[in-house]
Amino acid sequence: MLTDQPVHLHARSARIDDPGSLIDLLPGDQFDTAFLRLGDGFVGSGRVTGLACRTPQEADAWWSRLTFEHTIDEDFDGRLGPEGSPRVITPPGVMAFGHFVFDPERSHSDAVLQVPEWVVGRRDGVTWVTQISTEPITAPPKAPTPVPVRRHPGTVTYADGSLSAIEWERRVHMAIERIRAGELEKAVLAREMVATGSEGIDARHLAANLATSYHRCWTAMVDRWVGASPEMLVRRRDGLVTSRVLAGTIQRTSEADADRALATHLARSSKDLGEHEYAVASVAEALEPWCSGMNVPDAPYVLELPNVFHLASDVTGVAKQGATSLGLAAALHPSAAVCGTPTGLARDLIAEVEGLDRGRYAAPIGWIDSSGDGEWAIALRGGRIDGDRAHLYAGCGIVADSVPADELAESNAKLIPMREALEG
Ligand SMILES: C=C(O[C@@H]1C=C(C(=O)O)C=C[C@H]1O)C(=O)O
Repeated sequence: MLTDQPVHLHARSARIDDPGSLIDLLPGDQFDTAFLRLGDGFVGSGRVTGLACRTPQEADAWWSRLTFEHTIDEDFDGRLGPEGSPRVITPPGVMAFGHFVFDPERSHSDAVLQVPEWVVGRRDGVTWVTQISTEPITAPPKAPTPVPVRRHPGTVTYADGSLSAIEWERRVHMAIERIRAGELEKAVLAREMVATGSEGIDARHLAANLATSYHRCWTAMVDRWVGASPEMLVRRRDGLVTSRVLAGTIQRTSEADADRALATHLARSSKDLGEHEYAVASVAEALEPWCSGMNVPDAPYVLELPNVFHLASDVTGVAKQGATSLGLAAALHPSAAVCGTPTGLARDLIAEVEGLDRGRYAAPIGWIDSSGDGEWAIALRGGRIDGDRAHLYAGCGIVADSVPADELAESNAKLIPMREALEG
């Protein structure tokens, strides 16, 4: 574990004019961070301090020490309410952005939690900049200057990642047999595809396209990962905990009538409803010790995305004392939506059969503030940018009556957002 020395953090925020695209404020280096949905959210840049670690538990302990044992001087320059509105918006002040690892015991990847030098945030029509520093901040911060130079990747070509499509189907078949033999109930198997851009790959180009086309998803960028996740592992805001659970998927067509029929089919499919139930139960069980007054919906709704329909359930509860958003993410990861049921057996089967080091794919990605509030999405529908390459990932929940060819088609549908973002 590589830990920066403990520091005293100062944060100061000021309201700024809306700069339009928040992504255009990012300079285009490895510390670019973003977490955006429906035009609101944050972008951040630079690194004041940080932690290279393995697990969200370690990161939560480090963040709690940093924010509770060391005094934090958060001067918000007043509360930033919208013009003429009684509503009040208080910027989070000191924040960290992080991205973890799917299977820290087996992966070669590290997790990261880092505090940026500045954050620009937007919520409900109010935009602000927060400067974060180890030194006292004597003047109100100014808006960063936009850098609207997003490079297009040029011609994009694709190649199989760790396994060919045919070999992956064979692995799915192996998983189905193990499930049918009664070893476990569900396992999520993922595959990798490698995209190469003739002109290199600029994560800002991808993030800007994803934030536009998949605006109902959480466009997240941390330490060269970028994606548009439809799944919120956990959000804690003012003590309220929310988790959006997805499992059960059907690819959309370009035809409204056919789509309506597919949505109805999905909502009644016993295979998908069964798969969904496992995922909701795993989230409800993991949240239980940390929450009071939990609400677990009886039946899912159909979430419409441009490429697929998902069965979705929003589980809510009230956080117990001391349950930070990162602590909750640690308790919830890996959920059955990205791992399987039972968790331990599914994780072992994935390691044995999938033929892939998932790294940070399918792990929590998001942010936390000094109060412990934050949002941790699951890093799906995204990829790791490495020079002129992007390693893209997509996975599917496998149950006893899954069909390998259908799962391959589903994984291709889940790769569409990144392929369109690269090519667009
Ligand atoms: C694993 C992925 O997606 C997950 C699996 C789903 C499914 O199997 O139906 C649906 C949403 C996600 O929970 C992915 O997109 O890579």
